[in-house]
Amino acid sequence: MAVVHVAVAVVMDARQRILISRRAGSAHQGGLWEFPGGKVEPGEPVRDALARELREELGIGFGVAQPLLLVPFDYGDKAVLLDVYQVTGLTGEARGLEGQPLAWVTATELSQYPFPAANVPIVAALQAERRAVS
Ligand SMILES: Nc1nc2c([nH]c(=O)n2[C@H]2C[C@H](O)[C@@H](COP(=O)(O)OP(=O)(O)OP(=O)(O)O)O2)c(=O)[nH]1
Ligand SMILES: [Mg+2]
Repeated sequence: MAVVHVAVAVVMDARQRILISRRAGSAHQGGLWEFPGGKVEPGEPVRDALARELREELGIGFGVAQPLLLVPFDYGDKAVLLDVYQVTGLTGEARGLEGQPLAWVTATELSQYPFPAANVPIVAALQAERRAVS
């Protein structure tokens, strides 16, 4: 099965809050929360994909995108490679331009939201990072 390369953004504001959104019920892994992002197009640099997805889904831009981790995951019906970046230096006000609910949460609060199985190591990394700085 072809692996789908996905650019995923951990969008963080100046107060260290993280932006999450809820996937449409009809989508793959629908109804669960996610970090904004989407499929990388053939030949597209990952940072360009991040910029495109954040503009399309949220209407925001960013100054810095720092690689955080890579998560390969096989759902059985679909295999993905999540290419996760931490995104800061935000410009604009995030809105759910595709009708998706948004929430700004702390790393600790991420545990209260249901995420797809592939997101487990991402949440763990953010909570470990949080403990390290606090
Ligand atoms: N964006 C995002 N996708 C995730 C996360 N976790 C996870 O398993 N995925 C999976 C679900 C999907 O199979 C795939 C991303 O696809 P997507 O639906 O966001 O792609 P896209 O924005 O390009 O949307 P579309 O063209 O399919 O409408 O990665 C996550 O935290 N964020
Ligand atoms: Mg998407």
